[in-house]
Amino acid sequence: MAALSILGLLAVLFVPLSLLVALFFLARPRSTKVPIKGRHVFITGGSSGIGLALACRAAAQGARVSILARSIEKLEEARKFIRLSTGVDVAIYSSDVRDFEDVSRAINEADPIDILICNQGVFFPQELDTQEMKEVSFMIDVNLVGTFHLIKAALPRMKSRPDRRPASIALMSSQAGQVGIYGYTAYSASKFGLRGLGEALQQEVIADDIHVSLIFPPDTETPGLEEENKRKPELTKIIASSSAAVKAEEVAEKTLNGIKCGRFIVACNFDGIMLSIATAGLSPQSSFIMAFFEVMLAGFMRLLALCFQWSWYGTIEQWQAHKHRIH
Ligand SMILES: NC(=O)C1=CN([C@@H]2O[C@H](COP(=O)(O)OP(=O)(O)OC[C@H]3O[C@@H](n4cnc5c(N)ncnc54)[C@H](OP(=O)(O)O)[C@@H]3O)[C@@H](O)[C@H]2O)C=CC1
Ligand SMILES: CCCCCCCCCCCCCCCC(=O)[C@@H](N)CO
Repeated sequence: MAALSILGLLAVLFVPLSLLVALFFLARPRSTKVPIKGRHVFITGGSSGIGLALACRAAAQGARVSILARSIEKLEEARKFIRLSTGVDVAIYSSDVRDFEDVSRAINEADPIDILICNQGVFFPQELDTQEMKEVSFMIDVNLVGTFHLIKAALPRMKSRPDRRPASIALMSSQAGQVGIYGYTAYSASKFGLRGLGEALQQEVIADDIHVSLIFPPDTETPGLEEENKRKPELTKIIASSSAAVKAEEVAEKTLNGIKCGRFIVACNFDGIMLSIATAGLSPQSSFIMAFFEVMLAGFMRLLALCFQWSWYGTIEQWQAHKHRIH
């Protein structure tokens, strides 16, 4: 009897266990460790919010840190803040990521980069129908084209870095870069763009032992979010609140941990993990455990995703009906 039930248990476990073993050999790129201590971490948008939290955390973990942003005043304030909270001095570079020459000058002035974190970003939520093209282009230029400029400027010296240990390029996307959200047409497009860039780039730089990470935070408490909330359409607020807001320090922690494990997709809260499984698509996956969950939960996550869309479309319908009534 006991032997039979053990046999039954083995039969039930056979499929998941053999899947785990298969994924252990299948998962690519191979899992790796990207050390931070003593290495040069270059963070754009490092003078505020998530970038500033990242700079503090990397400095506290013994990295050599540089931060880049436009405003020299904000950069100097950030440098003081980081010195006070960690005792570490960071290098600051004032430049605009939209200007390739300007960014190249800053990056070539700095030491060779081991870990490049493209975190700069701007966000102006509004319905496309009424949004000026000027704002649309601004978001695409800073968030997407700016990231191309950074990578183009940094890559040659990253590839020939004297430090032959694994290196990293991390791109700060957003959950709005995994699913399109009302009010975020331009912003979502810029953040989805980073994913295409990242997936293709990872194949190109794997031979140089450079590991790409895409970070997908939900709403995060930062000066940027505070400004954004002043003009956010009500529907954007409601739909975005489907994922719980987090603090900049939590995003910084998840980001650095993700980079250190060479993880391609980095989620920042529980909803984020679900969203990442639901949108895994053809992205690379170095963790066979995560690959296992992606395979096992794919169907269920699609169902859950459809439930979310059902609820969002319900909210939009109600909102429009309400608007018609008061007009
Ligand atoms: N806060 C949130 O809710 C979420 C944010 N994100 C993403 O995280 C990243 C950081 O956001 P957050 O910390 O909130 O933003 P903040 O507005 O607080 O900080 C933005 C940083 O980017 C810099 N920056 C902006 N434009 C440029 C530019 N053209 N060239 C160089 N630097 C620039 C800013 O400095 P300066 O103005 O001086 O140039 C500042 O240091 C962004 O990419 C954002 O899209 C993702 C999900 C949620
Ligand atoms: C199948 C499982 C689904 C799980 C839940 C999905 C929830 C999606 C919510 C998306 C929120 C987007 C926030 C964007 C924040 C941002 O980038 C702006 N604040 C600008 O900075």
